[in-house]
Amino acid sequence: MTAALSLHDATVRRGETPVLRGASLTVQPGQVVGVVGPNGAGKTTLLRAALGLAKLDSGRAELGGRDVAGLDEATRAALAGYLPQERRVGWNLPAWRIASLGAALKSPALAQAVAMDALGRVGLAGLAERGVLDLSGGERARVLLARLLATAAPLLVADEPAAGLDPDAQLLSLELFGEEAARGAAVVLTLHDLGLAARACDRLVVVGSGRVVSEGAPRDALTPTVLREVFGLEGALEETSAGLTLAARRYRP
Ligand SMILES: Nc1ncnc2c1ncn2[C@@H]1O[C@H](COP(=O)(O)OP(=O)(O)OP(=O)(O)O)[C@@H](O)[C@H]1O
Repeated sequence: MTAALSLHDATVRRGETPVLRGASLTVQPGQVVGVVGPNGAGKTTLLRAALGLAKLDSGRAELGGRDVAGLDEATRAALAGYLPQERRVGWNLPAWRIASLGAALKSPALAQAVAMDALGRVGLAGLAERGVLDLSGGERARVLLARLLATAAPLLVADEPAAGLDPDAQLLSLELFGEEAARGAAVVLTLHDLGLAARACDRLVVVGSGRVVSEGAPRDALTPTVLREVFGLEGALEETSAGLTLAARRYRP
């Protein structure tokens, strides 16, 4: 099977400083992969490198088996939907219009129908006509999530999709990514809630100081040692009636 995303031994520098150091990541269709790590670890840089949005100093990035360096923007957009970390929207357009931008290559009528469906999935059908700048922060985040869903791209990449969402909406958003994976999409998410990440992702990739330091099924990737050494936490993932949950406190040697 051709990987939806693959990054091979990628290094990215900011000035002289490498902020991504020899990172590799492969994501297959149907998988939900969580990228986790402390602030400044390099998660966003890794996603942007994989999408061809951050220049590689060395290594290679492929989308759908094709080197991103040789792809134009329209082809990259067809291969991957991207929800950036910044929830910036310039114009106070109705929510449905912003969501329909995800389906901009479709006819206007179809794009509107796709947008309305996506807004319904994120629980915002009732606010479809409201200007996005007149929504709460969490509501606006849902609109942008709807825009991502509207792409129906073979790869969905979301940088902190749960940020600013209430607990129910956080769980809903992860359920929706599960549905997207079930239709065959490859999904890559960054998440700071490690319990949520462990519950919602098939695989976790732990990034620390620009390197992939561990990778695998949630319990294999987030061991007590990784929690301590990468996140400065003392504790473990524990199985509960709600699924895996993080029981941890700050580590003080
Ligand atoms: N434009 C920039 N110029 C210089 N350094 C940058 C720039 N953008 C990011 N960095 C640095 O690159 C490193 C990785 O940043 P990145 O945004 O990838 O981290 P992250 O893991 O996504 O963090 P967070 O969880 O805080 O969003 C950080 O040390 C950051 O300060």
